Amino acid sequence: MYMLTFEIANTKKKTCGGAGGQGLPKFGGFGGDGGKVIVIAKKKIKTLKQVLQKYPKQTCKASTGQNSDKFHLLGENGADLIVQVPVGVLVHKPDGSKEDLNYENELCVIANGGIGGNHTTNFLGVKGEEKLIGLELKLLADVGLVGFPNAGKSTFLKAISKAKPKIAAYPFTTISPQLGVMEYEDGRMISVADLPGLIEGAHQNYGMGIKFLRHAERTKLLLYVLDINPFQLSHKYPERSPFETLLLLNKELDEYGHGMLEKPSILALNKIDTDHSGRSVETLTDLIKNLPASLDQVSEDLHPTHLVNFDDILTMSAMNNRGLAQIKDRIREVMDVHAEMRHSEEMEKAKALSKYENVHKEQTKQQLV
Ligand SMILES: Nc1nc2c(ncn2[C@@H]2O[C@H](COP(=O)(O)OP(=O)(O)OP(=O)(O)O)[C@@H](O)[C@H]2O)c(=O)[nH]1
Repeated sequence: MYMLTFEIANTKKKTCGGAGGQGLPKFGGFGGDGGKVIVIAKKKIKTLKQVLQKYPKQTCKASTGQNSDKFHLLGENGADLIVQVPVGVLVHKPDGSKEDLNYENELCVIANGGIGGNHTTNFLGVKGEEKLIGLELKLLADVGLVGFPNAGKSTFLKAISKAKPKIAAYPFTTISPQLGVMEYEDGRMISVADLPGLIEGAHQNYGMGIKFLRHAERTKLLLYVLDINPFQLSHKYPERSPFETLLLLNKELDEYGHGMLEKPSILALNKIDTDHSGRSVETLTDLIKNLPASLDQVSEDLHPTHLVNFDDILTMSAMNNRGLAQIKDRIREVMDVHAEMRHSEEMEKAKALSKYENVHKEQTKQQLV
């Protein structure tokens, strides 16, 4: 059985570095510096709720530096406040910048402590910085659905997940990433997130899509959902053939970066019920399979710098439940193959490292003899 973690929440905390301790004018003593507020990613913390439970007060404050006295002319520095948060947290800073904490022990300093009192401060300790930060936990789902509007992502999600997709509370927008769980006969469960709102030009901040793409960063596989019919976002945009739409989608994900194109990926060509002869699907599949040669068929401004390499291309009618079982099975297979590959790579790396360490130890021993 696989553990599923769904988490998308947002919390704001006022943080405050510790004030510096007082200096001692008579002997020129230095007060200790105030502690810093540091946010650190820890795997053992799973939810932002845990963070809130640990720090129920509105303000998280680091310790004040010690005052200088005649027995301790140098006051001790105040202890840092180390706030443990789940891996995958995005820290929103007051200046509008954001910092990702994607790995165990990755940290960022949020608020510095004030310096201890000394002759330059009239021996008064300086106040620590006060910062209001936002903590956002990036969605953790196994599969991310990407596609332009109307491609059929939510229809697919509803069709494959037994339960009605849960609407995650996403505080900044009215659009919400939707979450569903695919269940398999042997009890395996794979979570799927619909990441709506991606449009042409999203990487230049058009639409909402780019905000949701950060939730795709942590998925293990991307399922591209593509309508086999031409697509036009609005009258301001040209009508795009399905092949052009795919290239644009590829381009958006490429421009976004963060390893999106390197992720295991499957392409689901949707709405095959609208292609009665099957010819459109066949032509489109050929074009995609023959990348990069088929790029000649479209204008150069649609060429992505890096091309997506699908593990498989499948067809479906999400509305009529056609092809869904096959897609569900392939998602599982492709995910498992990649997980195994990653595992073997890690084993190889560990082996190489231990071999290097042994050689190094041997050389050191010989030098000592
Ligand atoms: N004919 C046909 N229509 C479909 C199919 N799948 C989805 N649709 C229709 O396409 C439209 C868009 O479907 P959605 O599932 O809302 O598409 P989406 O990708 O989630 O769209 P956004 O929420 O805008 O990102 C709806 O009217 C669906 O009924 C399909 O397999 N065949």
